[in-house]
Amino acid sequence: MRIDLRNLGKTYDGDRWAIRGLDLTIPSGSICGLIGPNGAGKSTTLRMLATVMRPSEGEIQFDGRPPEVDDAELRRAIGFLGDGNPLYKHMSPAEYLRFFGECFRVPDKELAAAVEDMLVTFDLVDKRDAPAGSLSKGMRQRLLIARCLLHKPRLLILDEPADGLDPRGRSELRTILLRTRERGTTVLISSHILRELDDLCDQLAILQQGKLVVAGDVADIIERYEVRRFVYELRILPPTGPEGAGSERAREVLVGHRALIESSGFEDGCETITAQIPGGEDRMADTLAALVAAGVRVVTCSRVRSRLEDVYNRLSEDRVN
Ligand SMILES: Nc1ncnc2c1ncn2[C@@H]1O[C@H](COP(=O)(O)OP(=O)(O)OP(=O)(O)O)[C@@H](O)[C@H]1O
Repeated sequence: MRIDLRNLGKTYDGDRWAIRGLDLTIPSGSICGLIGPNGAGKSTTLRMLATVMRPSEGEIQFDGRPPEVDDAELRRAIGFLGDGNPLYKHMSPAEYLRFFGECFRVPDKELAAAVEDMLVTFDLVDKRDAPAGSLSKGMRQRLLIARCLLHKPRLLILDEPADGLDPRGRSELRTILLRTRERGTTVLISSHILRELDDLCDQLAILQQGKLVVAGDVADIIERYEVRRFVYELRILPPTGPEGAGSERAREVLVGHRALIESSGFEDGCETITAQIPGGEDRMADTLAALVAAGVRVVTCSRVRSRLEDVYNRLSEDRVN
């Protein structure tokens, strides 16, 4: 499902805007990450996308058409995990999933298999008949996400889904979301933990204080900001004798060339140094020549690509500056 947001805005009190002037297109079948600090307007945007809250201004189009009033057909095509989803404490996972399957009109003959599939996928088979109130926080979260996927939505909206999940649960969620995209479902996911979205999203929208800061294809965004950031990792062999140049000498040469050393370590018999080189590739070529001339035994010198986190930090710095 393709989503178009045009000049979308929401004010809760008619005075302050939780989000305003949001223009965004999310291509069908992509995973779009919504990133922003607390209060940026992520949950508000997702609630409007899930059609559980009306925009104060602007419009949302789903596959090119705005929702109708109480659009049950559209809602059945959406799976939504909002913030604050109560479970029914006395209902077991199997009962809970069956109940929501019926609400979403999953055909009777498919429902039992769909429930079973979700219990297996979200590792809840052992707890299938236990009251939800007795589940751990992570299990409850898995059950809530399972509920959103049970009816095979065409649009999946997850507000901070990794909350409460342990590292294994987070990694499994990632795999499930990638599989969901393969089925052609559009996925929207919010988080303020950037590492969770790195390597998962193909689209990104960064919100700050109710405004869109940057949006688009993740690779393009990283590429755009990468141009201004040159970080290299050097692998250096130990010196051949006591007079030889080792990592200490390498550091001196790097600092002499105004490099900013970010980290260093030891790997596979080599010292590693990661450094930011001001001025880009020309400067790195000169610095490398100087290292070799100083007798430093450089084995490899490779550029370290930015991660989403670097881009986000860079954007925040720009705004503060
Ligand atoms: N139900 C509400 N009533 C009044 N104001 C609200 C309501 N929900 C959110 N807001 C306000 O709207 C703004 C955006 O909040 P929102 O929850 O959308 O941000 P968020 O990016 O999801 O934040 P978080 O990461 O903390 O969940 C905030 O100033 C918040 O106080």
